[in-house]
Amino acid sequence: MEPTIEVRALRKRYRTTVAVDGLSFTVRAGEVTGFVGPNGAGKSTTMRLILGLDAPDEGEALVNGRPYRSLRTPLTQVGALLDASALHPGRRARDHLLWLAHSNGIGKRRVSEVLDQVGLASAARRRAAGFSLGMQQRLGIAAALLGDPPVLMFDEPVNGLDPDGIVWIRGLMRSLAAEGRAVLVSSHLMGELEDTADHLIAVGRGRLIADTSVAKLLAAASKDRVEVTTAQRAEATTVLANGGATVTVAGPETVVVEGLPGDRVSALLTEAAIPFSELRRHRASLEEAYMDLTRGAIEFAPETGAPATKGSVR
Ligand SMILES: Nc1ncnc2c1ncn2[C@@H]1O[C@H](COP(=O)(O)OP(=O)(O)OP(=O)(O)O)[C@@H](O)[C@H]1O
Repeated sequence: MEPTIEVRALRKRYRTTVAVDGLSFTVRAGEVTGFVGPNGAGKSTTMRLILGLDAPDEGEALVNGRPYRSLRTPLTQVGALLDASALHPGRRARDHLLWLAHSNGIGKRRVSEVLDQVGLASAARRRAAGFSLGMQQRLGIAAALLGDPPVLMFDEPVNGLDPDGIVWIRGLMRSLAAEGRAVLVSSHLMGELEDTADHLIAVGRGRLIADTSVAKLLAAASKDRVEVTTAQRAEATTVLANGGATVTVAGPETVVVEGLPGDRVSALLTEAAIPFSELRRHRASLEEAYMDLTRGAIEFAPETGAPATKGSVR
């Protein structure tokens, strides 16, 4: 059976707050799936429900086809980094991992391997109390990798990491997916997942906003947008806006034009005698694509055959 996380009609309410509101999605093997949405959208709650740390009011979450609580050696099925600071401050890094390994029937040698893999071998005998946030993140990732699980979940793993650490974690996610594992990684910042995620689950107020491949999302957001380089940016903006386009500044001599085909942009600028040196298709960033999504500007539906509904929030 392929490793997966399946979330089905999950719902969780805390007093007056509905944290997760009928959420369904699947995390597939061999992909990094980004789990995105603003602060408070319900990402961490969903991850806690998947790990059986909280019970849903409705629906279910399955890891490799089974509820987490029924897994016999869970660390060998799914590894997770939720709250990296949840460490016993007096415990040494290696002892923390040894304790986890022992509880899941994992040998000592694996502890040394994961400490090496996350770059903490030299800090193995230091106590967690002295760890920086970045080191805590690395130790949490080591714990997630301990059981060599086919499914991995990381909640905001980039928090606290320096630029080298960020590059490292992106590479790690990619290589885990390339090995055929199912990887779910949350972030409230879209840009963080650029170049990392293959697939995107976007949520808002506990509901699904999009379930789409990143490539499709970027292609849709790039469509009908051209980039123009001109020394007369202000004049070009006026002419193109009068021609019906939405124009945004993208650099000292660059504007992004939306809503007009490239040949029309070129014709309008030429008619107005505004020189321009370049006109090219704009490659949208994930941030822009997400803004489009939340404005309901592009159509997306889960890739399960359900019809697309314009700008719908399910
Ligand atoms: N234990 C709890 N008790 C009460 N309310 C909670 C609890 N856990 C989460 N919530 C509420 O549920 C909503 C969803 O929170 P959650 O932490 O899941 O969002 P999130 O998308 O992970 O946000 P962030 O990006 O800030 O981590 C929020 O309104 C939050 O205040």
